[in-house]
Amino acid sequence: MTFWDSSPSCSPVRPSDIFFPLWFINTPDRPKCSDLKTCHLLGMELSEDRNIDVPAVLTESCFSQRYREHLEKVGILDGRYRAQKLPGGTVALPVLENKLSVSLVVDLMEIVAPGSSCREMLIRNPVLSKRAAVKSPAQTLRNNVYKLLESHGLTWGRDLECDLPRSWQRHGDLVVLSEDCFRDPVWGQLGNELWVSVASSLGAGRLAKQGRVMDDGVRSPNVTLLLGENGWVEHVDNGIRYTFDITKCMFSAGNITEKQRVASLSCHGEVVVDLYSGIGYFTLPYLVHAGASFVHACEWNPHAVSALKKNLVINRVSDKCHIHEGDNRQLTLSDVADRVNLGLIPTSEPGYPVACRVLKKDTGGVLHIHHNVDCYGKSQGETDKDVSQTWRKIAWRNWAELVEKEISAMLEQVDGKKWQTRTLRLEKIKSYAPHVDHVVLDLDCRPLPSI
Ligand SMILES: C[S@@+](CC[C@H](N)C(=O)[O-])C[C@H]1O[C@@H](n2cnc3c(N)ncnc32)[C@H](O)[C@@H]1O
Repeated sequence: MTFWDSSPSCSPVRPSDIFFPLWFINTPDRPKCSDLKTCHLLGMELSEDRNIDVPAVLTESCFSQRYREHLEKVGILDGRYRAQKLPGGTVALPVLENKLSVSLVVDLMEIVAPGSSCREMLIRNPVLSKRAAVKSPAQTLRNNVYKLLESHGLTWGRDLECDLPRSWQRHGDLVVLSEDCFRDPVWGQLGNELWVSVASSLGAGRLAKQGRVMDDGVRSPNVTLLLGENGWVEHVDNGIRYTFDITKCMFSAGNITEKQRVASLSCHGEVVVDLYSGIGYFTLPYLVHAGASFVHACEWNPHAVSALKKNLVINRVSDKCHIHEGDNRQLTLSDVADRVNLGLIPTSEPGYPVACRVLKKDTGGVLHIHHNVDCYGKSQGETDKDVSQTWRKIAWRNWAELVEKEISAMLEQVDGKKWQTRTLRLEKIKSYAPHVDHVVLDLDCRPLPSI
């Protein structure tokens, strides 16, 4: 058995001699991405133009495939780097640091590939394997931003690392970055180049950044356009096209189950009043899928109104909808609706009087009331998790009972007759905070026959 060495004068060695000084090969064609120095901040690779050395085993090329398979099987082949062919018909296979042992080398030479020779060495600046060279968008973004920063003579640091975006939403070619990124004033020094680089790293043409949805009555999204001419985007959801300006109108992806439920209702021949229509999140499913014969859509945000108009046209239902632009509390309609949608959170309460007014006096109808229920409260010994199981449903129920009474009193006031209100369904849409649930109550409201 011999250990192989590239030097012709090298003499055979015994396994115990395996710890001879490591030698290096320097890879001449440095990879273009030059991001070989792994700097494990947030688990991603960082570009650095510094030399790195990776341990490897060297053997004759005719044995390299068997070596590779065995190293892979025992889990020490370093898949981040390519094997290196050396002049003289040898191949260096990169291995994970501190994993090579004498017994493994003996196995390689005696069992895996008898007759082979084996030597431990270091590869300087190895070439990334194809798999490792394929980067996630987050890694690409990080590397590109790092290079840009360097080209401006600015210094990379942990603060900037932590200020990179961790999440984003894609709306076609427009990417909206989360609120918690690019807050450091240093980024300002990169000007528009930063946004061009971020957009191209994420494969986007336009870029925007999320702020907090504002409690300004129109639920302004507070999205700022960073790159691009405008914020108009399009979504297709359950066969319905929604277009809107993301910087002017909110888009609530969390309501998707409720939109689907509305779409599955059978509303043939019904007139619906959507008191908080926005861009048509519920108005459109009522018309396109549920078969409503007409929808009165109320909306006071002019940007949402212009999006709603477009959405009615592109979904070919504009002849079945009238938009009441302005404050729905001033609505002059009455006695028209079989169904009223009250989709405002944290509460649709300001819409109760108008909802009672628009319900058909003779037959009544159904109200779909959205509300954020505060479920706080727990018994001794209960954990936060238990709260969801017990108190949540009690809190929803308590709220629904109050609404039943409130609405029946309002209906009586509007109509002068007695009404019966009954909960048909009470479901959670999503949680807003640990103790706050967005729920929808379907309330059946019927006038009682006068005695
Ligand atoms: C939360 S969005 C609802 C959109 C849709 N219903 C949903 O849940 O996705 C509420 C919409 O109601 C509108 N709005 C709020 N108060 C209003 C009022 N008094 N009159 C008319 N529109 C109102 C806002 O401009 C906003 O577009």
